Amino acid sequence: MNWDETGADTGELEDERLEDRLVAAGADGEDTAVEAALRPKDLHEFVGQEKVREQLDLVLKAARARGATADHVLLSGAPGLGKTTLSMIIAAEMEAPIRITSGPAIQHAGDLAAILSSLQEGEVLFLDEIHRMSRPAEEMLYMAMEDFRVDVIVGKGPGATAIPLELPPFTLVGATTRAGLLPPPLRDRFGFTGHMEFYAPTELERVIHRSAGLLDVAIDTEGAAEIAGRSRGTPRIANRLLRRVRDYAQVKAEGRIDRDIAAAALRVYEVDARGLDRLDRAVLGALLKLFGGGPVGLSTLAVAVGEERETVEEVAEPFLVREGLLARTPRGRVATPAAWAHLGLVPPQHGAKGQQGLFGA
Ligand SMILES: Nc1ncnc2c1ncn2[C@@H]1O[C@H](COP(=O)(O)OP(=O)(O)OP(=O)(O)O)[C@@H](O)[C@H]1O
Repeated sequence: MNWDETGADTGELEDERLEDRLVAAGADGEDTAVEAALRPKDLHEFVGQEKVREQLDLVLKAARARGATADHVLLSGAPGLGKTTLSMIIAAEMEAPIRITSGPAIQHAGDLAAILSSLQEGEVLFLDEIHRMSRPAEEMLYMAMEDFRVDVIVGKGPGATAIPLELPPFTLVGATTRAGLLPPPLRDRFGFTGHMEFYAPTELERVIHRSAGLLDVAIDTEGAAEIAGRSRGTPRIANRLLRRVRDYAQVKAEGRIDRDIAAAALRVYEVDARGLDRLDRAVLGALLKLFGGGPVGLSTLAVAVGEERETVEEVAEPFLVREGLLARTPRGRVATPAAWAHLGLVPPQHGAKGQQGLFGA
């Protein structure tokens, strides 16, 4: 993680490492443009996340019935699962305008005061990556959320004065990939917290069919299933893979996507049947072929694949762990039986276990 002088996590390193990966869950430039067109516009169009959808529907309907501004909403979950989309839906359902900003963009309390003081009554303020806001801004937000008021500090040192500023009622929608990193006083000020889960393959198939319709791409059920299975439970990745498969289909198959075309296209882009890409497979391959499945230290594994330690730890490993292919143990990284099966390799016999512990951290 990268920290700047204000103590806020800039995330630059992570973004840099992720940007050229087709299976990265973060948005890239191309996504930003296309995503706007593919975003569901209301709760009915929003696929999956049944619990969050049902609960949020109640929160919004009740607020509308009371003629009140909706309670503050916290959405937590991995990148690309639909937090921004849901915040826009909240604004649309409340027939309110939306302002979008992010934690890293708010480095000074003054930045936040400027945004808050220009909100209209009932407006939705979407604050992405809320866990990356600076501490002074965070403290200002406590009062704004609770009392719709902020104290703007004018001057410095003993002569500094706090000027109270009344705010119109607004709805804060905070998004975070790590709800656990939020200080409890901030977490407690949200009236509703929704945790977004990874999507089931059948849900991603629905996302793909919907997007294919909007992009005017012909795709059959099996083609959609093939892409869904490689999308790592994430709609953003599903939409991105669909676009790459569409390119392939246009060049090779008159634009029609079926299972064979989807599989062939994703072979070209090196995304395998389980959604692993070149980096994931290099890490797993080294762990199995060079170190007999481990345990092996992270640094040794990183050198073996020619990557930075952080790249292996933060970019490749989370998905491998989630898929049950790799385990992080106190003695080092260990491959699971599923990893051997996935790469079509046979685990060494028991005798080879004498190697364990040979490989340093
Ligand atoms: N439930 C869903 N149904 C249909 N499409 C979805 C759904 N969730 C997300 N998408 C699509 O996935 C893409 C990414 O969604 P979104 O930008 O809302 O994710 P996010 O969680 O805010 O990601 P980040 O945290 O990286 O900003 C968008 O194109 C959106 O249309």
